[in-house]
Amino acid sequence: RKLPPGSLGIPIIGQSLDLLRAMRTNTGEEWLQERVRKYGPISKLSLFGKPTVFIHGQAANKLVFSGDSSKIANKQTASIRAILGDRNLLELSGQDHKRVRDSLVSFLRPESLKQYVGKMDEEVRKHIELHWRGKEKVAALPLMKNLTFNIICSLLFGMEERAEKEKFLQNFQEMIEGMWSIPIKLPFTRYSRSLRASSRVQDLLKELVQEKKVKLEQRTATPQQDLITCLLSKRDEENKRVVTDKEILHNIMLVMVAGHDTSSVLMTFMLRLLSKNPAVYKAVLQEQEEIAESKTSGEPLTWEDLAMMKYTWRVAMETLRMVPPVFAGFRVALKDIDYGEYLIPKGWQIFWASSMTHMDENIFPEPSKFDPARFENQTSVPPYTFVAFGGGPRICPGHEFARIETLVAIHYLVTQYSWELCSDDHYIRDPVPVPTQGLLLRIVPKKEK
Ligand code: HEM
Repeated sequence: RKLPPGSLGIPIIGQSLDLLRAMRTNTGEEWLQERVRKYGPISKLSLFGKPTVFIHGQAANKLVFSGDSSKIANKQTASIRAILGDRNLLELSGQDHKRVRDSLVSFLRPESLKQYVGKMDEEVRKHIELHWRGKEKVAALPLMKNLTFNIICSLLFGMEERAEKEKFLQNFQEMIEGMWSIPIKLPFTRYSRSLRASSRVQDLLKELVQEKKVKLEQRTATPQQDLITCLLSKRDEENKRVVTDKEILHNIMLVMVAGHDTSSVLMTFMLRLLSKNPAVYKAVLQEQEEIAESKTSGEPLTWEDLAMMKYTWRVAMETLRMVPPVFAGFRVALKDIDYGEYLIPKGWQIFWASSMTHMDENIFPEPSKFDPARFENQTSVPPYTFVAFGGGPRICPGHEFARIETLVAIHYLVTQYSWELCSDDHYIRDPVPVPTQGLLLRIVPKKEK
């Protein structure tokens, strides 16, 4: 059996800088397409310090997301592991993964989240009042990041005080900057700065977890109050804690990263795509105005209202298809894997990229056209081709949380404001998509009811 075609490049660096450069000029997709043209459906390269095999297409996605777990495991790059900690879900497999994931999902499943719609509603209104009211121009991305960060801090971490959240946000932003970086520990590398920020974030979170423990003991907090109290309260038949302190710490770090950088990008790009597609905007506005008209002034949205926002969610799915916040990800081969006529050697990274099926014209005809109708009939989308939330046993557990916060935010933004783009229309990937000037919008408030 032979190794896939392609070169591993120079040691440690490999093709990492080329890929990062392509992403920062928003040509990451073309860079990957070029590889496919040159080497075909499978090729080898070296990314972030490790030999890697790049595979793509529906069958490749199926292997990555639902392949035999004795052969393929989830393992992030060395930099992500060092920054988020080695007990976060992305690093766990088998029973350990199931145990921690089940505990997390017990809080994030729709039946539990239903009761938090009112709280999300309150956060979104507070945000608009503070950051949109009275403004003529706003930069959408930083604002949406601020909003999703605050939602996570309040709903998942039970943090109420603004000053406390600000302290987190600063350190946290610095921490995520080095997640896709080459793991070289020199004082001024992005990687080292991120590691230092990660240790400050961990110290702050340890304090928070400790406070929750005391409150649970004193019964001034309840197990279902937030994600942290929920994880601290999980017990097995022998009354032993199900999730360890270290696992709680590493997983709330993961939730912070996985939950805030992704949904904020979705909301921002929805605003961008709505302003460029007037017919879609009109249909979203109509759906949202009908819901707004059914409410008395100040009455919060409910779970039932969200169920009526079907068209708006299709727009969100189409946005995720065209601009997936998670560009790509990694797995590791635990054994030698035969892939067609080639070998994926044990220990090598496997690299997947969402655009490869999202922009495949055989799956999504006219892939560059923004067309929410593609998602009218979910069964017409072949399995493992729309992978914005991943797939299989590791499919994003925050999917429902993201749906609720996005729909609530879009509801208030379209019913209370109209907007037009006032920065150019470009964006880069870093590694999530970042529009020029954070997507500067000129906004006009609509008349209140
Ligand atoms: C639009 C928003 C979101 C997108 C596009 C998104 C995307 C993804 C993707 C693609 C994966 C799978 C990665 C892989 O298999 O390698 C994933 C996993 C994950 N996501 Fe999300 N996500 C979003 C929102 C959220 C939110 C709001 C949370 C938490 C509240 C969250 C928590 C997680 C966690 C914990 C995992 C790891 C699951 C596991 O390995 O079992 N995500 N997400």
